[in-house]
Amino acid sequence: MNFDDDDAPPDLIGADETVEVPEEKAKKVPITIVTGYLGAGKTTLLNYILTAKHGKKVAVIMNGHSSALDIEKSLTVNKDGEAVEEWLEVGNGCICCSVKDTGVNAIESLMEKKGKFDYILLETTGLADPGNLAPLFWVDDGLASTIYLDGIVTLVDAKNILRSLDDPAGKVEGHEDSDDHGPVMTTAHVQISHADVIVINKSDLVSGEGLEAVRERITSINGLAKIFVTSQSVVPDLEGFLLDLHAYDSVDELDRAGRGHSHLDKTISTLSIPLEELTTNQLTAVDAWLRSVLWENELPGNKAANGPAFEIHRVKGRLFIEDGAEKMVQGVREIFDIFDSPAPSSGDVPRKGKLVLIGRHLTDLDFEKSLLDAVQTAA
Ligand SMILES: Nc1nc2c(ncn2[C@@H]2O[C@H](COP(=O)(O)OP(=O)(O)OP(=O)(O)O)[C@@H](O)[C@H]2O)c(=O)[nH]1
Repeated sequence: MNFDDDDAPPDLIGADETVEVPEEKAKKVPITIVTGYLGAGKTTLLNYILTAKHGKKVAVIMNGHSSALDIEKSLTVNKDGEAVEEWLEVGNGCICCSVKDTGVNAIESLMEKKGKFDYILLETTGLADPGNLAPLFWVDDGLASTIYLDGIVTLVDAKNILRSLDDPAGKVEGHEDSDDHGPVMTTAHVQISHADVIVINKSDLVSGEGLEAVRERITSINGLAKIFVTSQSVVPDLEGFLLDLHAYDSVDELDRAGRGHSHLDKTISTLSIPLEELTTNQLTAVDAWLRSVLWENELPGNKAANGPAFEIHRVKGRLFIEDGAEKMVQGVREIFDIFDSPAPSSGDVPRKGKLVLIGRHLTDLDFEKSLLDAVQTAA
């Protein structure tokens, strides 16, 4: 193709040229998804963030999943400790559903008008499954051009959470394949299993013992999440607790998950598999194993026909490679990525890797043997 000088598109550059991206534009805005059952304290938490004097410009999108007739979403920006309400126009009224086409654009155009936000918090309704929403913000580079998923924060009500986890009426829709075997999976389960931070709120309404039982059950479901116990949703600090989580580009919390898994919750558990240093062939084998498990829903080497259909909600890992590289594994539902660790461990740390899975029916099948066999075969 030939272009006359005058016709050449202005953005065409030669291979040896570079384009300076203005820093302001290059900096992406983190988005945190806030979930939790009805009445757990989400609004209390968001109001606390909006009115706290933390010097950050935070935009809060309330109730991202409400009536389809509602074509504007309430968006509130904090300004010098005061909450100022704006309206966010999205195409079909539900930011969770329209995020692919208009949701992100709506946020971006508002930022153009109002100046860039430091953080965006997206509140889902009590019944939302955050696993459906997270991949939209995390993976697609086109979508995530100015926004990136910082993490998922789930609020639970200390007094009612155990009842919610055991209540068949709370069964979450859309997981029929795994429903035939074992206890039901409730919305409370999926909100906990996908969380990077769990705030156990309303601690004033339970005894110390009751609180411990809640903490144990939650940790057995999700052994990776940071847990905070609060009253009136007041967390000790915002950064690192609710904002600036970097849940999808760091794996520091891996050390929290001990080996194996707990049986305390019969529906969902966290499984931690240790891995020795890998050859590059073995790294390819881990990648192939994850593709099989996450994309095909097949556990390599598992001969059991008609066994329970497992579900993986979250994957995280740190892999040490013999050539000196250190890789990070991040996944949510069927989407995963293995990439160079942005902050490799220091030389004194033993090069022991780990893969952690959070999901359903993990205790019914031998995931550890399956993975270690795949790695062994590739040695
Ligand atoms: N006792 C007690 N009450 C609380 C606490 N936190 C919030 N509440 C109260 O619980 C009720 C529900 O809190 P919200 O913040 O509206 O809960 P939510 O999760 O936004 O609920 P929905 O908007 O219905 O989804 C309100 O009346 C709050 O004042 C707490 O730590 N202890």
